[in-house]
Amino acid sequence: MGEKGRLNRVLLECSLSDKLCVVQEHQYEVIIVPALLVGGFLILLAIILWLFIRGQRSQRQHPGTRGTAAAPASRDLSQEVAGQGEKVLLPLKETSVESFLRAATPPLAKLQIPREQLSDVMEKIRSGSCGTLYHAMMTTRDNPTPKSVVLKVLAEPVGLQEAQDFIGRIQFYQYLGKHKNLVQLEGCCTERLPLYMVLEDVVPGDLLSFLWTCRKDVMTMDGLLYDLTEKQIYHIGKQVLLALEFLQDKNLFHGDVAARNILIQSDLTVKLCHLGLAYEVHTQGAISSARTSTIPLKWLAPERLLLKPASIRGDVWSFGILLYEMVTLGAPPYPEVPPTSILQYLQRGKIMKRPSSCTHAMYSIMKCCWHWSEDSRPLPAELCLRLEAASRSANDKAVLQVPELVVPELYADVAGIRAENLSYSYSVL
Ligand SMILES: Nc1ncnc2c1ncn2[C@@H]1O[C@H](COP(=O)(O)OP(=O)(O)OP(=O)(O)O)[C@@H](O)[C@H]1O
Repeated sequence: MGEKGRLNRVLLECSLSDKLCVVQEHQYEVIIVPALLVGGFLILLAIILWLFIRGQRSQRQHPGTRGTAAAPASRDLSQEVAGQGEKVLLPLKETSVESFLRAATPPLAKLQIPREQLSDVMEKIRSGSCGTLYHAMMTTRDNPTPKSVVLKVLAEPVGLQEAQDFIGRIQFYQYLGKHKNLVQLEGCCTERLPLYMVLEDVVPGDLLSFLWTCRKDVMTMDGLLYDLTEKQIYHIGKQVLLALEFLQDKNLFHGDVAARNILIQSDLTVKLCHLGLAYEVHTQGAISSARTSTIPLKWLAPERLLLKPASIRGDVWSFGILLYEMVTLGAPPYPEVPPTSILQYLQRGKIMKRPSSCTHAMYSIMKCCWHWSEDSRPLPAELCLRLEAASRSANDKAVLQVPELVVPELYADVAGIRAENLSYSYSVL
């Protein structure tokens, strides 16, 4: 024992041989330090526990605040929007449209188009299912020459749900990415109302109007020759199938393949539009019954008429109807069957007869699309090969001709479509 130890014992009033005094002598190291350490540890544990419980409680009070994107997003859209490498988290807890837009706009920063780059004059195309479509002109910093674009404008007053849905659709375009046979999103204006989706303008417009115009004794318009040969039908059909294959690769389908929902350019490039149903499939896993009831029955596969789950094979059925539309230059399908009787007609095992303008090769492709059993129908990729094979021996000279002009209102009636849902880029005169 050193001098310091001896001094301690004197201070503690114990003899040098007292063993118990060791405890008293080393109480600082043996009792106080460990007690302080244990106490500190317990306090830290209590703080962590308190923070954890507080976090749990606030999550219970705001369920879904970690959710993402658009209103009906039943899937983790945040992850899927991040398909392009960025994780986009949009809070759903916002209670006003303004605060929702404040939170939703930054993740869409790259898509924002300054409103002053868009012309004030807009020409209405028609009302769509989620906003009104207009033609407008747009200038960009790189290109001051105005170019035509299509604006989808969400009409005011706008509810929170509608705003979330509109933004969700923009994100859906972002998620899909580019494909030359899908209508392209150019950008958006979402920092305040009114909300705009800016789409590329596909000129002259929808395929159905093009087909109807081909019936007329025309002519070239806007650089487009309004004539159609069998070979060109295969060329258009293949592009539609490429778009469907692209959707299929993302576990999606279109849901309403028809000439009215296909846009055609003067070089015969076609682009699928009306992607709202695919958006529903993406966010909800299926097309809602409310939307299904708006789709014209004559284009639907039997399983969809029976309200069974839809799939890409349903698109293949509709693709067969699209071939019929093309080869008849836009005749309504099943002209002799009222739209509401179509299911009974198909249940009797009937399909459309071969139109006089249709070759046997093309009719056999249509028939393979119209197998009652989904599994017996080819997938888009297989169908594409069949079209390519048929195209090799297809006629590239004979122009399809149908002498009767179309009266859109009569067409709408026979086809089972609301006349206002038809494009107005066609006139009988
Ligand atoms: N980019 C475009 N260029 C030219 N015309 C277009 C374009 N987009 C749409 N249209 C025209 O407007 C019509 C309606 O478009 P679309 O079906 O995409 O809108 P919607 O009814 O709002 O559908 P969705 O359910 O997909 O949102 C099309 O059938 C077409 O005639």
